[in-house]
Order: sequence, then structure tokens, then C-alpha cells
Amino acid sequence: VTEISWWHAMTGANNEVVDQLSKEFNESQSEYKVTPVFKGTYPETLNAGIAAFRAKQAPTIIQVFDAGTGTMMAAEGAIKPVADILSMGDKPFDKSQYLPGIVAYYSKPDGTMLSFPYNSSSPILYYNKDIFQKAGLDVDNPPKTWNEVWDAAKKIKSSGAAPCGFTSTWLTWIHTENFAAWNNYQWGTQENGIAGPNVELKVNAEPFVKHFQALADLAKDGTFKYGGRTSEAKQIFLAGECGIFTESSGGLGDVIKSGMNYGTGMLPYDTEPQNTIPGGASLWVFGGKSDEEYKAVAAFFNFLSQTDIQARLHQVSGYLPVTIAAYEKTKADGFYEKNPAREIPIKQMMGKAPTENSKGVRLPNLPQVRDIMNEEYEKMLAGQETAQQAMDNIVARGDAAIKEASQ
Ligand SMILES: O=P(O)(O)OC[C@H](O)CO
Repeated sequence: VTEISWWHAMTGANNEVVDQLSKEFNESQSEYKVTPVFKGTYPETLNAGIAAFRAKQAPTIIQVFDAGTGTMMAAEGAIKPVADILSMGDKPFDKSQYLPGIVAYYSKPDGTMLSFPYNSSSPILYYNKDIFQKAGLDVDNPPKTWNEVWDAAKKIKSSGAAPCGFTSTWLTWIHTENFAAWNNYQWGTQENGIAGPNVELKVNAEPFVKHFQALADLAKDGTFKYGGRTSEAKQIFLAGECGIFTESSGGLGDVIKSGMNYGTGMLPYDTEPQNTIPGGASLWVFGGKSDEEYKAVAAFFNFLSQTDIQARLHQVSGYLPVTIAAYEKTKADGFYEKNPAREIPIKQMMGKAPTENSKGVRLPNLPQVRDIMNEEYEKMLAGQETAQQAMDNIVARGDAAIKEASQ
């Protein structure tokens, strides 16, 4: 038996999916065995992978979040393109089977697919219907714009329906990168880094400053509650502390499991929505492994690509169906007729052709730039600086870090 390891960052319901799929693959044949290993948050998993590679102890497969894509792409030699691996398997790899926006995001400019799109997501709005009811809000109509979110959050707090109105995971991914794409605002030059390096950040422009000042103002009396840099705020929402929550569509599994009387809506926007950009993570394969191991990876990725598995992954977790067949099957099964809100994240991403502001975000050091953003956001939320100061500092510090990483 050829054994391969799969380092990942999935917790809760999504961790169960990883374990279940690995088990099913292992039981479906007797030549290969996949062992999933949880390595912490997305940034922790990426750092663990880089350290292990340097120590010549890299796992076979590593799950890397959207923000680490540029880092992995720059690590030529350290990784083996997924397109090469799949060509070693029994089945030829047909890229046209995958949703175009997702494949493009994980491919080189020449079209070579570098990583396997395991869990793609789009951020959405969740709300607690019991809290909405208590606050006198319309349980069937969640807020659509950010101004409506701020108003509803204030009403939740002032009515005493819950101690907090609004919380969110990922202020970087949701409130900065997707906020920009979804409203068609420029996040950075060079099409946010998709068109080339030497990106200059543009996040100190008025719409960003206004958005973050609104969050900072709401944080003063706890109407907005900050949870942490990655997915920590999910626990705040699940505990019933806040009525409204912005989080990845992939957070749905835990919301369902909690038994909450919840609803979902589109990611809020300012005036008119454009399109969201792919989030979540993809599976990268390290270089320097044996052909046997790569054949095992090819078999595993082929297993994961099956329409039934993809459709199940989407329907159970809230992550997007990454193949067209899985999307079509989910439609044909009548799944969206029964659960119309479940198509929201796909429609958000695919509803409009992307502009230069909404193809994605790519930097050789996006995790580092997100750290800078988080430091400034935390100072701002603690009342130590205004949103304008925070955004100006992000641009100055971020641009310097990008320049150094691009050299
Ligand atoms: O919670 P996920 O897996 O959808 O990931 C969210 C963000 O894309 C991470 O950068």
C-alpha cells in the first residue's frame, strides 16, 4: 500500500467531511491510503507546510487557502503542478469540466492547472431568525446593503434581542477583498495583482474608510463584535450572541449542525453588486515525491472529482460545486428549488463577468499583507486609530512589504 498524507485546516463539520472522504477513498481500493492530518488555521497550515518543506519533511498534499495561492505559485520546484499529476493517472484530465472562474484562479497564465480546487467558497450573510423576530425585524428579508446591516444591527442591540447585532469572520477576505470586488472598487493596481507584480494597494479610498469607520463606530458599544482574524467569530454567532453574521458559504455545515433557526442572504453591498471572488482553499502537491505517491494522488483527486462526491461536498458543506456536472446534478436533483438560498454563493460569483476589480486578488505575500491589515484593524477596533489612519497605515506598510516580496 502506498501511503500519502494530506495536511488540512478543516474544523467542525468540514473536518468530518475530510475524514469521511478519506475513509471512503481508502475503502474503495486497496493500493493507496490517504491519511488526513489537521494542522491548525489556514495560515498555520501554510506555515507548517513551508517549514516542513525546508526540513525535507513535506507532506504529499497540503490544503492552502486562497491567500496562499501566490506564495505557492512562486515556489516553483517546491510543488508539482496538479495537471502533471493527473496526467499520470488512469483518466485524462479535462479542465473544461470545472467552473471557469475557479480553474482560472488556480492556473498559471499559460493555463496549466497548478492545484486541485477542493473547497471553493464565497462569503454570504447568515442571520438568526429567532433574534430577528425578537427585534421586530423581517425574518424573511435579511438586509441587502451595508447600511441596512448597520441599521438592523443597531435595532438588535437596542431592542435587547441579543447582546450584539453583527459579527464577521475574516475582515480581510470578506470586508476588504470581497468588499472591493462585490462593489467593483479597486483593491490594488495591476488588477489586484492578477495582471502582474508591483501592486500598490488602494484600500485607503473613501468607500473602504467609510465601511471600516462604520464598523469601528458600531464596535464602541458592542453592536459589532470582533471575533478574530480567521473563522473565530463563528462561535460567537453559533452561541446566539449576535443576530447577523458574515462568513464563508463553507461555514454552513456548522450552522446547520448547531440546530439554529437560521436564514442566509447575499453578501451585503453598497449600491449595486458586481461579483464575488473565489475563496476557500485548494490542494497542492509537493515536489520530490515518488511516482507511486503521485499515482496515489492522481487516484485520490480522480475520486474527489466524481460528480456524486462533488455534489455531496457542495450540498453538505456549503462550499461551491467545483465541477459543472456537480452543479448541473444539484440543479437536476431539485436541490435549489427546495433550498433556494443555497445557490446564492454560486450566483454571486458567476452572475456577472468579472471586471479588473473582481477577478481575484494575488500577491506573492498576501498572508503577510493580511497580517498587516489585521494589526491595523485591531488597533482601530480598540479605538487607538481612526479608519482613515488604519487604511493609510495599511497602504504604507502593505506597499513596502509587497515591494520587498516582489524583488
Ligand atoms: O472559510 P473558507 O474555507 O471559505 O475560506 C475563507 C477564506 O477564503 C480564507 O482566506
